Amino acid sequence: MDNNYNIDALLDTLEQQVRDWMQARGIADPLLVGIHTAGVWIAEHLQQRLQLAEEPGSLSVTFYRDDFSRVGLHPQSKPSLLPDVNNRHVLLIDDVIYTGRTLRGAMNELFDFGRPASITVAVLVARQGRELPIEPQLAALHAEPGAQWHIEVTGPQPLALAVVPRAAP
Ligand SMILES: O=P(O)(O)OC[C@H]1O[C@H](OP(=O)(O)OP(=O)(O)O)[C@H](O)[C@@H]1O
Ligand SMILES: O=c1cc[nH]c(=O)[nH]1
Repeated sequence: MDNNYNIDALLDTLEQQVRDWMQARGIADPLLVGIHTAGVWIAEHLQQRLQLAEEPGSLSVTFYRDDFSRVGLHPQSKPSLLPDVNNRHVLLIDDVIYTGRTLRGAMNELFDFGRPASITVAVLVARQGRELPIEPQLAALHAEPGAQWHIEVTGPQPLALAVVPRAAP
């Protein structure tokens, strides 16, 4: 991958995938839900591009992280903010999927708020390296830069994506 990926092109692709998904599924009013932090920025971009009136919800996975007992509470963790999710078709949005553990936590958190009609996962970049049986239905890009690299989305203005050396554990 390039070190500065064209995030606008990725957003264009994801927007089109969401439009196709809405049409194929007959869903006119999906509930967009972004995962803190970068997933929320991407959800906001998609809401504007799709001209959806409803603000996206946001999910914090802090309490469902499976390394919570090891890393503890992040000082900047924010609460989840969601409307009524019951019977809604939820589009769960994140920047990157790698192991799948964040999305597992996000789905746990989401079900604390109610019972959606369906959940569809959309990401900008799907890496390889899944440790759980969770796959995005929509992904603008499938790419694996290698274990020593981290795909980092920064924002919210400007939104940018870069491939940077992975920090030492
Ligand atoms: O599939 P996974 O292995 O769980 O990795 C994907 C997650 O990693 C990053 O989040 P991170 O926890 O780094 O927090 P951030 O969103 O605040 O950067 C990214 O934003 C995804 O949410
Ligand atoms: O490359 C990666 C892997 C996990 N999470 C990220 O944000 N980037």
